Amino acid sequence: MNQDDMKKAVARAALDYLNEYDMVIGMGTGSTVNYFIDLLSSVKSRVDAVVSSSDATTAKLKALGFHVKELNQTGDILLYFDGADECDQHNRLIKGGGGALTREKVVAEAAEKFICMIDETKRVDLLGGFPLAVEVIPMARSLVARKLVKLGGQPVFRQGFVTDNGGEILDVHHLKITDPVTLEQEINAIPGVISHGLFARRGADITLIADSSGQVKTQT
Ligand SMILES: O=C[C@H](O)[C@H](O)[C@H](O)COP(=O)(O)O
Repeated sequence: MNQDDMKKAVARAALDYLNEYDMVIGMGTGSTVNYFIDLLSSVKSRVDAVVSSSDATTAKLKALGFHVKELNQTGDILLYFDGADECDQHNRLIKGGGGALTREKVVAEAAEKFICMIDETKRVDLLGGFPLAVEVIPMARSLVARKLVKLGGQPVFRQGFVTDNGGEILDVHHLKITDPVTLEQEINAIPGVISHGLFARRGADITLIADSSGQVKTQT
């Protein structure tokens, strides 16, 4: 089974968590989420409305006839579904490969339960192999980059990419993330940082992990 098939398998398994009708749910961004949204069409009556984490996800949801609501209209939500770029044994995550991390973090924070969908290639013992995306306001980019070097990383400007919030992204390579909660706070504290893709304080509650035989394991 290739990686795309594993993404489809884990998306299928995540559907089991939609076990009520007329639910208001949160939706992440990325290829795994796109498979999940396609499958969600078959159980539409269980979904009253969706809070989206990106313009791309909103467009896909609307094209399939889902009702998309602003988080300001819904208050807290029950479930949030999203993929990730890396996940450790404590369900702490690196996200943001697609640049949607800030809104993803906001919607995840509003959810009672965050259900993360990954394939086994993304399950790691130590976070940081995948570059950590840090979203910055454009005028602060160089300042933030220098601070990230002091934290031990090698930031690379994601040229030509602008986030849904008008921010820019620094992809930080070679971070040894031995204390994810502390590093999350340290990066949050740099002036000019909008948000970043380390989800440590609020990681996933349940991570579903598909392996190459199509089996899906649950990590809580
Ligand atoms: O900004 C992108 C998101 O954090 C995605 O959840 C993450 O990059 C995983 O994406 P995919 O499901 O495409 O591998």
